Amino acid sequence: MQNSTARIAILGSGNIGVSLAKGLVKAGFYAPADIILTRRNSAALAPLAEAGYGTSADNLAAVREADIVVLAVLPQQLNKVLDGIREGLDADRQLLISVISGVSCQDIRTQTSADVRVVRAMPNTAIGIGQSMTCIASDQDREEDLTLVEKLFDTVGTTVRINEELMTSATALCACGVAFFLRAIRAASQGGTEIGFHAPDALRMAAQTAKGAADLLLQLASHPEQEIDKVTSPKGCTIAGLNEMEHHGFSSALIKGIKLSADKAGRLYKDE
Ligand SMILES: NC(=O)C1=CN([C@@H]2O[C@H](COP(=O)(O)OP(=O)(O)OC[C@H]3O[C@@H](n4cnc5c(N)ncnc54)[C@H](O)[C@@H]3O)[C@@H](O)[C@H]2O)C=CC1
Ligand SMILES: O=C(O)[C@@H]1CCC=N1
Repeated sequence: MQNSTARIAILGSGNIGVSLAKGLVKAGFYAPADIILTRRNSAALAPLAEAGYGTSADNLAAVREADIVVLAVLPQQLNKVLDGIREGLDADRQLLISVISGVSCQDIRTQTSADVRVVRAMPNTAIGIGQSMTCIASDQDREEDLTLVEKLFDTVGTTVRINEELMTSATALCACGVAFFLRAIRAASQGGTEIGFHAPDALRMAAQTAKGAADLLLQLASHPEQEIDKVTSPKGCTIAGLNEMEHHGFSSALIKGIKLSADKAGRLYKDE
């Protein structure tokens, strides 16, 4: 299943840019040669160049060769990148996809030109293994562009279309969310070690347990409390542990952390 029509340039090949590239290749959607990766220090991309990807430090040249341009630099690096590529953008031919938190489609047009086509996508790092939850939004009602972005990100996980105003919330829940759940798994494994398991075993057991819990919800379309009720035997050890966690603010900590992350995501570009 190879997409032979559109060449893609990923400007800013750090954690998420490289994960996206690898995910698209792993899904068979692109060959490495159809992806141009840029980074200021392109020597850092040498292993990817060896694997067949196009690599460069020249954003403008990459844009001129591409039909799809993915913006994957940090919010505070974006304006410089847009200043450098503005003259290479061609709205008739190209679609810009921004994965940058806190930057609106309008912000990008303000820095480039009013006719630029922009769709935002908020993936997470599980994109590298085809398991991303990617939220997609645009303030332009171009069904063709949205469908193309969905198709691209559906190959590396699951997508959902949302209103652009909810993109900062999506960042907190889904993109930052990977770190939140990983910390929860790490903490569970540390608990496991305290009660007798070697650390690597405890981590594997905690991770598989978390995966099973998530799949109960996804595969059965079930609600967490419905599944929790099945685990908590009366006077049992689960409800004892769960209530102790709640006394220490387990749910509250997650809710407050997600709210703070969403607030921060909304200010990343403006406060740069
Ligand atoms: N890390 C994550 O899980 C997610 C990140 N994002 C967004 O993706 C963007 C990138 O985040 P990360 O990958 O974590 O950051 P990163 O710092 O790992 O990657 C940014 C890359 O851009 C490169 N870069 C900087 N200036 C450049 C320029 N002028 N030309 C070309 N390359 C340049 C840097 O060398 C670096 O490799 C951010 O805007 C972030 O909000 C979105 C979803 C998830
Ligand atoms: O921490 C950050 O700002 C980025 C955005 C979402 C995930 N990482």
